[in-house]
Amino acid sequence: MPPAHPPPCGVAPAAAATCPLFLLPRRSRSLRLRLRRLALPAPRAATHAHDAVLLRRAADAADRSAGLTSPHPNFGCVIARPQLETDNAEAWVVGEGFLYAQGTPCAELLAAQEAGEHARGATAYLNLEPGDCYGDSTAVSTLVQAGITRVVVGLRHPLKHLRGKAIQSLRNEGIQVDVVGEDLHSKLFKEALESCLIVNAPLLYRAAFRVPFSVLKYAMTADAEQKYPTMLYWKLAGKIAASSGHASWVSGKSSRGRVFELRGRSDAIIVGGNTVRLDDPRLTARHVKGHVPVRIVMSQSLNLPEEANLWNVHDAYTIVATQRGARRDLQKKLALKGVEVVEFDMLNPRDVMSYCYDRGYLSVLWECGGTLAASAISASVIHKVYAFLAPKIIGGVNAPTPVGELGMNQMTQAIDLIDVSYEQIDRDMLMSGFIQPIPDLSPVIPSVDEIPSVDPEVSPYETNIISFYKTWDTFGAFSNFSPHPIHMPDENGDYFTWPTVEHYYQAHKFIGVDDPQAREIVQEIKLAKSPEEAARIGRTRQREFQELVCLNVLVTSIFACYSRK
Ligand SMILES: Nc1c(N[C@@H]2O[C@H](COP(=O)(O)O)[C@@H](O)[C@H]2O)[nH]c(=O)[nH]c1=O
Repeated sequence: MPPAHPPPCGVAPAAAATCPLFLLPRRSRSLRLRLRRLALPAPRAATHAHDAVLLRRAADAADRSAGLTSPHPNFGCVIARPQLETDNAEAWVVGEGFLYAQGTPCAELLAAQEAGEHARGATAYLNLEPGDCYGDSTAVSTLVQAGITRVVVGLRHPLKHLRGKAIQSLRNEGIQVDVVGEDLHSKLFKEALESCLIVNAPLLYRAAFRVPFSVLKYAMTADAEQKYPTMLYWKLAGKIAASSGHASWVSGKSSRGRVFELRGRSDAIIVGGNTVRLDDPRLTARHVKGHVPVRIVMSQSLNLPEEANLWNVHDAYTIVATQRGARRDLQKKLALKGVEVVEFDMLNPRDVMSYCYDRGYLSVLWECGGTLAASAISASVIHKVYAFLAPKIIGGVNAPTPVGELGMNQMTQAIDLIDVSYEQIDRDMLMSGFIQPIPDLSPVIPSVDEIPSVDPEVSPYETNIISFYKTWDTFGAFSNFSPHPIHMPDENGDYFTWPTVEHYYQAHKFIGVDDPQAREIVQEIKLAKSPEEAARIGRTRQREFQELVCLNVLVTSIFACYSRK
């Protein structure tokens, strides 16, 4: 496919003189010389301003999978080469790409494929250092083979077992690598760097704090209350529901649409038991083809209804986190519905977040009531707040507010949000800000011999359990989702190359079943764009066509997983 971008620079304008000079009369010779000089100006070099524009574009490209697939490290790659005809850096782009999902082609490969021959001698702009790992060096080798001569990197990879490796490999191949903040110091990069930080904020928080990036979201009215009865001093004390607990709806349709987007960007959504009892929520992202986050209920007492929307795991997977030993009868009923019940010795936000960290979660959205919100803030596991303010008054002394008791009795103790932004959404106002700034991991620059092959903080000898939910995490090479195709024989002995182990596993729930519907599902799974989509298709079809599922696959798969761990 011809690239959708202009031809490379160095192609002198056709106007350039073609007739040999010595054949021309003297007067026109000097004019021709001047014309030729005009026609062949010195090749343009990218300035910091150009680099900043193109790096920002790479960060924007990195964000394009948001909501379509589960949160993963976001990589964007823009390949550009200065054009003589224009100073507009956007017009220099000859190829770009972004990582769609775990186990799919990397951004660098997609950008180089689009650029084709125009990548030779060009510059590649990366929001994040390539995540090549476990012997897979696709990103680096692609840039080398494409003939890229310079790479501009927004951020070093924040995961210790990957940090610095790709940059070093590129430099070992003689490619100039300029890292913002190390080799590029101009203020012109401020905005581009912020874009690189924002698009991978979840990965940075996870790497720095070893918990998922947690966002607290609430919608509240514009109620106010007198600080003291005798004084005229009122303060905003928004309500998230009426005194009766009724809450549909505080914010408008467009604001709730924004919440669906936020859910689509999250690995999990967390509510407390009270929210389940009062709202019976579904907590789905509401878009058909997009990512379906897990729903987590935190309930110490397990005082939960036997029937609830959240127990319908056809919508989405549900986990109930509870205190060890709570209501074993209800635990069994929930497990029979397909709900995963996880017991904690002492149920608290930090331990639940550590559990989510182990499951590889990058982003979690807290849509809980005030009591749990206060507990999560006090445990310092909330990093950002999205507050939707609706122009409504509901009143009610006992009507619930967004955040419960934080133990602060002086206004000077209030938590000041940082990097606050305001946005009007129809009649509502969305205010969002960080409770903790995005961690700056840049000082940790490992030297070549310090680059460990595995994250030193997770020694396999400290524990006999290692988790590999996510391909990019320390032991991700074991994940079914890792981008390692497998070449396997089918029941007739014919071989087929499955894109990932997950594709193979999900399809084998239906292979061997003599039914056209089963064969159609197998085909659908074979063509899935990513292991995550193969998993989504397999699980959905398994629920829809339970009679077609061959149980022995499920049994052997459980055995295989445990034996492998
Ligand atoms: N009432 C209210 C919210 N309520 C939150 O949304 C949950 C309901 O989600 P779902 O069942 O998926 O529609 C509910 O349990 C509570 O966490 N959210 C908002 O953005 N705006 C609103 O006005």
